[in-house]
Amino acid sequence: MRVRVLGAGVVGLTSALRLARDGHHVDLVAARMGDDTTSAVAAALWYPYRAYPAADVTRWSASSYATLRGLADDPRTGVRMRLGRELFRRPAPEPWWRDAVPELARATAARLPTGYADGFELTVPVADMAVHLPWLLGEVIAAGVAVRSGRFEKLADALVGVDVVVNCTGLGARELVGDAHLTPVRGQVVVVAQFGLREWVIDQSDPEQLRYVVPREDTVLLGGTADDGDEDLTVRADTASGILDRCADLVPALRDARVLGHRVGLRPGRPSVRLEAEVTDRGPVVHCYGHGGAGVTLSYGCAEDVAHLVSGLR
Ligand SMILES: Cc1cc2nc3c(=O)[nH]c(=O)nc-3n(C[C@H](O)[C@H](O)[C@H](O)COP(=O)(O)OP(=O)(O)OC[C@H]3O[C@@H](n4cnc5c(N)ncnc54)[C@H](O)[C@@H]3O)c2cc1C
Repeated sequence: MRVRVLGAGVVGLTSALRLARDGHHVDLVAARMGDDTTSAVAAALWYPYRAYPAADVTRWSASSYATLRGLADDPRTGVRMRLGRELFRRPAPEPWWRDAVPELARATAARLPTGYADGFELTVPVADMAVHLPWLLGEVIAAGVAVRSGRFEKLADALVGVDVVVNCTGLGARELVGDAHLTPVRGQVVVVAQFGLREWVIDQSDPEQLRYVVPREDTVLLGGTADDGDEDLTVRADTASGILDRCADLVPALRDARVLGHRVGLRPGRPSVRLEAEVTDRGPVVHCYGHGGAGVTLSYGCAEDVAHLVSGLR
């Protein structure tokens, strides 16, 4: 089939790659590419966060975990398996997505910083998006996908000349298909130079004052915020210093870290990921957007479902 994928974030690229490898004739059109996408801002820790519904998210996350673990064997992908901990101020149940990971252990008391009562430890994929997104784009092009810049105002226009459109426009679907269920969830992060950190750590006890420290190849990403409905893309200095302070409480070596930069991104929040086929009067569309705070975590798994839905339209 002739398939047009809209969007060059992690969701569009993984979908295009999977569809091209299935033998479809794929082109990809995106308003923004690479570093200009929300996907480039992600900490890109495999972690199901602010994405729904639970059963599908667990299934997609498990599938992505398996794919990303395979990619971690090749350093060119920018994916690496890393041990880390989630910390809790009070005793906590196992996470709702427990079945998505092969192993998850309670943290021993020795691994809990002062002030924490509980925690779990697990090894998960972490993608350095400065490496992984360009690598993914290279794979997409090598698989024969024609990639170009462009913004569609209407789905009907995108359907001209193809059999099916795959809509991976993230928050852009608000305008493109008038989806009022999408909400921006602003996230600000601080990027510091690597200083030999290997393990990630998260504390989301306070949902508005998140603490996460995620090591990548040459940098460490510190977060963060999750402000519902806030679309301001400017960096806030007071927010940045709050993030640095909170993260340095968890990882004291951060007090001496060299700050390289600040980023803000808008997560495509939605009560549930929209992954379904729709037959419009101009032709069929497969929607895949609304991955909230877990687009990287869900991407490769969702791409499998996108491929099944497209095949079902034959
Ligand atoms: C601070 C922060 C930290 C995060 N950390 C993590 C994490 O650790 N792990 C994780 O899994 N996720 C994380 N996320 C979430 C993740 O970044 C998103 O879920 C993911 O990027 C969504 O990917 P996407 O491809 O759907 O959207 P995007 O990356 O926004 O891509 C959308 C694409 O569609 C294009 N587009 C939009 N409208 C149109 C149109 N009309 N015509 C043509 N093209 C269009 C855009 O230009 C773009 O190319 C984080 C997000 C933020 C902000």
